[in-house]
Amino acid sequence: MKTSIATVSISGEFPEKLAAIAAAGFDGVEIFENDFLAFDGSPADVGRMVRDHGLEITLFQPFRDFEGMPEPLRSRTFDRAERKFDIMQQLGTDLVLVCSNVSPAALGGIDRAAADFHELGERAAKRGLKVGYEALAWGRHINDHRDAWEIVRRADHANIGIILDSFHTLSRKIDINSIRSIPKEKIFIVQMADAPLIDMDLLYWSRHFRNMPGEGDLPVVDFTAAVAATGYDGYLSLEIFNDQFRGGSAKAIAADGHRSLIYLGDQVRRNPDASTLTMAEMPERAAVKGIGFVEFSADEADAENLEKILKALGFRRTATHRSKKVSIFEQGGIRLLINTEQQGFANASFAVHGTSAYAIALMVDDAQQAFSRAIALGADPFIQQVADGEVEIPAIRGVGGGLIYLIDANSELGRFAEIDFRPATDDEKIVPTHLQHVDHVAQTVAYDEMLTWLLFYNSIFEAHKTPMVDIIDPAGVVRSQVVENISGTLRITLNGAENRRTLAGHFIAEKFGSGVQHIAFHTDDIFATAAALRANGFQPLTISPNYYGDVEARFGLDPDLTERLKADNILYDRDDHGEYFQLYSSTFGEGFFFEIVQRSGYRGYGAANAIFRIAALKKALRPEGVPKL
Ligand SMILES: O=C(O)c1ccc(O)c(O)c1
Ligand SMILES: [Mg+2]
Repeated sequence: MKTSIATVSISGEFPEKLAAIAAAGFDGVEIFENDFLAFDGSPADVGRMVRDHGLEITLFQPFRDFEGMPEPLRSRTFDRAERKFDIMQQLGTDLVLVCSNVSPAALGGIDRAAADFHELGERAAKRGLKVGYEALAWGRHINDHRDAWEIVRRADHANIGIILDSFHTLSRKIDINSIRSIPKEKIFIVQMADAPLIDMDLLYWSRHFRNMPGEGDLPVVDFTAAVAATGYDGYLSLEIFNDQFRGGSAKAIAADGHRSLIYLGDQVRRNPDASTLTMAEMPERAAVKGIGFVEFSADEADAENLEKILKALGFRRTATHRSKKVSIFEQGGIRLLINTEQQGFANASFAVHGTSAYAIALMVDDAQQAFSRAIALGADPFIQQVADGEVEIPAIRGVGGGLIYLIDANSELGRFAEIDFRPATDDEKIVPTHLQHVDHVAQTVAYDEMLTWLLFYNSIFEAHKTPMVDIIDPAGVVRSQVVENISGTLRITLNGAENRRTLAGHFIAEKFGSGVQHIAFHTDDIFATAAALRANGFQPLTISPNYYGDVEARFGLDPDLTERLKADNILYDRDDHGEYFQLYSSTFGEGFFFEIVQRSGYRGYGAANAIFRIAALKKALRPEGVPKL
């Protein structure tokens, strides 16, 4: 398998696109005619630029409205084809993509189209070129790859083949098993695109909403497995028309694209039915067993405030680092670290983002394997000097440039706290609050980064994404999507902010980028937790009293329960699987907060309550950034 991407898929001027495509690690590039026309270099210049980047031109496209034309249009299309052939020879590519005719002038008929292709094949052969035919989902007569294949078969010419495009096949729900019987040498190239399921006109959907394989909802793995079952082992070439990508960062979109293909190939490679795909092996997606720790970077003053909040939340200092200014706070199975080092990455992160949860550690079965998978998928490794005898924890860069540490129980990584730290205790009365584990970590990102991070997590870790939900903030909409595993030991909520007046938008604007905005802890008894919090002097976020009348009516709650919820500022939700109770802290700094949940079978994240707690959090957000305790 080799990787390619069409220039139309990413933003920028032609040279910028090429540089990003090459940097992301692609083997080839499809030259989209408009990108070439808008560029002022000659075709030979373009070919040279591509090859100077170490790339191959996989094809030139599209050539439109060719087959089935009546005279005199027919002669004109052949003349047009000869002109394209001239350009291809100067570019240095031997394949052109002909997409099915959409012209009202086109005549139908499989044999007529086959005859046209036979003649085009003769002309292409004279120049050593090849022609691939692709069925557009909205083609006038041909809109199904099975019909395109029948035309190619009847054209019966070595220089004429079919081009498959996952979007056109999957958007029309065409049986993908029909691909398996196509001889592999007649598949000239395979274009890949995914898309979110949206009920809309096919052409509009295709031209504006395609996304990278794995970012959408189409069965692209099954499609690719059917292709691989033919023995095809050539290029998988991304062709992504997406409004957001056109305006995004060329470098980031190209990197996502490359990751998506490697992830796709790896999934297909593991399918015994499709074992022909050759690519580098990598470990399987890592199963996450839980959140090992969350680490904050802070300066001394903020650290003092944060420690007060943690203690009010029932956490105790249990250890301090042997060589660094780092403390561990613990409760139940939860570990929180506060790092006030004046040098190193934590300090650099503090300098940019202020006090923040800049690192999370994920517990996996084998940290080195998870790390090597992440690297194979293009993640950036993070390496920091450690003192002699201290544990070097493998890490990669995550959201907002923060860190994801990988730890396991089978190596010394699982004992980093005993090896690198000394036991410590504070002489204070702290009432335990029954918090047991991290339920979820919420990361706020710019809306146009959502797909990047969904793909990042899902490709490296054993996880799936939930459908996107809209969170209504008084100042706008925030889109929320969750990366989680089946057992619930990995739950990361990604909130995409579009404007800076929302709580999420304010957070990333003021923190200079994406990051962890809240951490939710789980308790088995929210009322016992609320009572213990009260004893510790913790002040929960005050929820509007109007909320409680509504929630009582909506769920038919016992008025006694409603009273208890109200007294403790607890929010309530329920789904078919169980109940959910939520209690919030006030905000810290530019909108960071803690959440406490009791999840009894419930599978969601309290989206229906978000509007109420966001309103309350915004009220509590104080400009001077002093925590309210
Ligand atoms: O939207 C289009 O016109 C178009 C053109 C060429 C393709 O390969 C394709 O999949 C779509
Ligand atoms: Mg296509």
